[in-house]
Amino acid sequence: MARENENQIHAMFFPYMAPGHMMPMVDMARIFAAAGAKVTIIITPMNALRIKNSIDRDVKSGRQITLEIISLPSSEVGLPQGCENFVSAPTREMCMKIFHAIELLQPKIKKLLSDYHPDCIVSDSLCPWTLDIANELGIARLAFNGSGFFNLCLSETLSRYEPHKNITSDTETFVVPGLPDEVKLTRSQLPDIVKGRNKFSELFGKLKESEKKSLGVLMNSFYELEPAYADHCRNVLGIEAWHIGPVSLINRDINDKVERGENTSVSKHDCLSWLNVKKPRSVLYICFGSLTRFSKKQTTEIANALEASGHSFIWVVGKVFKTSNDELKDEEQELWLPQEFEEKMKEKGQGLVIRGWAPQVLILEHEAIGGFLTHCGWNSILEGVVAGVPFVTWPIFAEQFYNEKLVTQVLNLGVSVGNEVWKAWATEDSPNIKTANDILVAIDAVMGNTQESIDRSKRAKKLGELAKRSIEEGNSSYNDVKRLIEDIRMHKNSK
Ligand SMILES: O=c1ccn([C@@H]2O[C@H](COP(=O)(O)OP(=O)(O)O[C@H]3O[C@H](CO)[C@@H](O)[C@H](O)[C@H]3O)[C@@H](O)[C@H]2O)c(=O)[nH]1
Repeated sequence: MARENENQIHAMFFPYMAPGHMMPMVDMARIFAAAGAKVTIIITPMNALRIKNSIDRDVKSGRQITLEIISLPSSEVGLPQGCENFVSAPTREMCMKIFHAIELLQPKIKKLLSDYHPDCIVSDSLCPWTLDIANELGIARLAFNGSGFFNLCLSETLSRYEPHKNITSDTETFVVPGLPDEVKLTRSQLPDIVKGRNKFSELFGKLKESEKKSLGVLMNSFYELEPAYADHCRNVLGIEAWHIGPVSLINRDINDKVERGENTSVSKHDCLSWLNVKKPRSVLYICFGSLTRFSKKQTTEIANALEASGHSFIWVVGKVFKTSNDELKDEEQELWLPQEFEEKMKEKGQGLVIRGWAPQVLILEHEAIGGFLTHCGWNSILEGVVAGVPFVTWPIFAEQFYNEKLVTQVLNLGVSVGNEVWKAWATEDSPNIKTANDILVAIDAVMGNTQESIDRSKRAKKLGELAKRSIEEGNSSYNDVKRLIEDIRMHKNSK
């Protein structure tokens, strides 16, 4: 596709192959195209199928987006054909292979960048090597950081000052120095990659470094959500960043019309019909993102808590993982729930169970939703914020404990289930299984009718309104998209 004029920017995007990274980056690509840029998305065949419908709609509406399809070197790393996304990898070993296969794409990415010579490459922070390639070819690199400013500030500060290194016990609380708020963490809540306990710790240093050396960082956030951290990031940490989110809100018209993810057991229509007969703010939505796996034991505790709470709920049940004592067949991983739980909840009209992929954004936006029990993945937090719902927080891995602190300690929008221990997913139970009672207490605090919970819901609603305003003409995210495109153009013209 030819450029319309010399002033037009050509941006290439290389999304990471996990839904929580790929979907927002594709949404960002659309935002570039809507702002007049020519966009090329580098993607593998199976992942292309996931986004094709929505991209076709973009193209029909006149946006210049093309897909550049490259194969993943599956056989080189021992992956079955078609396993190109972390969400379709049933085991940790398989995930490691996908990670390795993505690393092996470097020569292909270099060739593409060299052939197209775009004005910029937008790549995930998890691929710091794209900066080296971009530098070699004289192309600007923008890092896509899948999380928010709060996480960016926290992880950068931990990387610079390592306050956790002076702590003797994993459960001792320490304050992260120099942040706008007093943010308290324990070492047990930090990712292994930060604690320096696994082979990825080197990657943590590299990706932090490459974010700083890139032209800047693209944030799926809006200024009013975390203003002190957006300012801290730019003014104190010296990281150039643009807040151009919430990206799912900006692209809502298209996203609502297409299936964004995997197969599902309940259609959009049936979800909404089920919600339509519920009272406002009466239903708890439970979803742990695209990657979390619980054991049968933990799943049972959640089921017991939900039943005992008496609140209506929609629960997106993920695959359970096999512990060494389980005799679960692979296909049963998808289906497992305590016996008769689903039927009982259905009969009582109390609960709707979704297996597979839920239309999360649509569900959250329904007026019947009164709370969101979440693993605190950034996209989920943002989608909950846009919908104006308060949270029950249950972080598991990645930067989710940081996001929990933002929600509970800074924004005062949530109540924690009380998980204290970071644990890589799909390995084994957290050392401290959350009991039905732990879960129930947090659910009641959010869904109950106390003054505190009513005030929390009001704060959530207000923030949701600010989110929606931020993308309107003349407001924060709208302006930052303009500034971003202008900055890339200036960079291009300065060469
Ligand atoms: O049934 C489902 C399940 C998920 N989603 C969507 O999938 C995304 C999930 O993203 P997120 O909430 O961020 O969770 P993860 O998939 O776990 O995301 C990974 O990537 C995020 C971005 O870097 C990190 O914040 C998380 O910690 C990390 O686990 C969201 O847009 C959801 O709306 C659905 O639409 N339906």
